[in-house]
Amino acid sequence: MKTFDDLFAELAGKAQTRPAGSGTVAELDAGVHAIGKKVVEEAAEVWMAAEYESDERVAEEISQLLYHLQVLLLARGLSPEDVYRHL
Ligand SMILES: N=c1c2ncn([C@@H]3O[C@H](COP(=O)(O)OP(=O)(O)OP(=O)(O)O)[C@@H](O)[C@H]3O)c2ncn1[C@@H]1O[C@H](COP(=O)(O)O)[C@@H](O)[C@H]1O
Repeated sequence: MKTFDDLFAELAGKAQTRPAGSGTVAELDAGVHAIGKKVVEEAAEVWMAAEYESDERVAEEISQLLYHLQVLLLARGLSPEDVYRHL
């Protein structure tokens, strides 16, 4: 099972090697403004799922929010450690 740190390592690798067809590369190229909009969109989907959908759907939406937050970290040159220091 993939963890938060596993996913971040995978995305950091994609940001460096820029493989064709990577949604992460496309999102990074779109920039912080576009990534921020995805974060807000996914956060709203988490909220709606939590109010009206199954536990499985809530977990799925949270995974998507975490993904977009990781892309935002990469776009800003940050790492999970920069976040963990604040937890
Ligand atoms: N975990 C994710 C992940 N979660 C969410 N997403 C993206 O976020 C979107 C969110 O889904 P929605 O249902 O909200 O999508 P939507 O509104 O229909 O999507 P869009 O039209 O906005 O793309 C998905 O379409 C994906 O583009 C993800 N994209 C990639 N990953 C993982 O990231 C890794 C690298 O992916 P690539 O860079 O694409 O190779 C792989 O392990 C992937 O599994």
